[in-house]
Amino acid sequence: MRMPRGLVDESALALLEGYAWLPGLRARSDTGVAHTRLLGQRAVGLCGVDAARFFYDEDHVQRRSAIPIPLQKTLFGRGAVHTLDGRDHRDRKAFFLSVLTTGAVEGIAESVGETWDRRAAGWRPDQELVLFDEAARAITRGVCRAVGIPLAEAEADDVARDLIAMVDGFATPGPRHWRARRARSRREAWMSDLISAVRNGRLEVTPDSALDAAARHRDADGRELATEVAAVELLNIIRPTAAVSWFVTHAAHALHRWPQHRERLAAGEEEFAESFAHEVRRFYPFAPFIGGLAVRDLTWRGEPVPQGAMVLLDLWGHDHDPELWDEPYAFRPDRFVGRDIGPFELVPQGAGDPATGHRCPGEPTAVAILAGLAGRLARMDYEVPEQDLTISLRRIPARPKSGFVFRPRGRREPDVTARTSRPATAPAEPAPRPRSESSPAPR
Ligand code: HEM
Repeated sequence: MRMPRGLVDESALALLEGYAWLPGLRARSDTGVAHTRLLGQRAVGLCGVDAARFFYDEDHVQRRSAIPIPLQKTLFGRGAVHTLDGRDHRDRKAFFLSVLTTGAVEGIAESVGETWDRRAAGWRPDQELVLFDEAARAITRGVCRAVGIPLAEAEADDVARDLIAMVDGFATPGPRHWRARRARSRREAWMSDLISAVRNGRLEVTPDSALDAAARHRDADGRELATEVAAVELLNIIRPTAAVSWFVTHAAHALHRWPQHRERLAAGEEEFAESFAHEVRRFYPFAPFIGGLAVRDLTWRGEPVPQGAMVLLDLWGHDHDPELWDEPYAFRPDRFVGRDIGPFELVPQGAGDPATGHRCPGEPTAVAILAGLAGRLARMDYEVPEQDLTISLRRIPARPKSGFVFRPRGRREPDVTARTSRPATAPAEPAPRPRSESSPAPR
């Protein structure tokens, strides 16, 4: 006999169905609110602008004890900002915002762009390269340089691999998960050594760099952060920056699928490049949902949300909600041109105010890197050989299966000429749709 939904633990189904799981569950309820069980706990899934406001109210939902251990041991690290509330959270968050100023963000994006150009100049014509890997290598080198982390060239590819592994393994119980844990152990140890070296004067550090700030930051009570926690937070700057490789790969997929956007990107129209970056972040899947715990017995639109229940905010569903987006499954960067984006409108990296809530403090960094590298891709002359560009919505985080293989054509030059090129191979795969093989399409 099939148990009614809401009583059955759906953890295995969530892993299996991926991005379509929560939108599908919501679509099958009359109210658009999902009642289920996850990791043995009662869970309520919400979506939409008002739901995001409800979720980000600290009087409703808190994060302490909400982040499952497997996620802490892969993606975030123990004691990370993601797991804090109230004064502790705001204080720790201030560290991120103080090191990710507008100038610092520009510095990171420039450093990544320069690294990309240097590496691209060395690519041989007709060499086959995997864009996802190349993006990770350039971003890792560029961000480490910009935030003051010394990185020997001989180590750089290993570091890039580890940063990617930590993100790649957060939503699976299989070998990718264990690879992520090992990568985190290695890189936390490395970051701890750096923090200790700065603190005891063995390493001279660029003043006010993120490394310097992490070593010096004091908590709300004026105490120096424990070395391991400072290490976790320093890693929480470079690890998610490397994750922008997913967006860059999606950008290449979009340019291949809809080459009509190349010209404006290649021409260096700044507003268009930023809009393109927003549309990539909206259209392609990354974080499916975020969660916290209900602080007390609550009601959401008449539906009970009991104290201690997990509250899930459906990010992927929100970014494809037809109530919010005209033709949500059309890739249209123009939808963001000349438009201010409200704090609860576009939510691939969370919603609300990054200073007071848990919204990602790295959004401007992600957008700047993505816009810069997407422009470079649009100006680059390359072929796209036959490959499997399918994006499975069962795999979290999703990406084109091949990682986007490309073959540079002709002589590599620094990124100064605005050239328009078109992919030689017509896109063969369908646009990613919110359907994971057998899963129902979300609303
Ligand atoms: C691929 C690009 C990125 C994606 C998809 C992404 C996504 C997210 C999401 C969904 C959250 C959770 C928001 C919440 O719980 O309310 C988050 C939080 C966070 N992100 Fe990002 N992010 C990205 C890039 C970055 C970058 C570049 C940085 C730093 C330079 C960064 C640092 C953080 C930190 C520190 C938090 C925790 C914030 C808090 O708990 O207050 N992220 N990110």
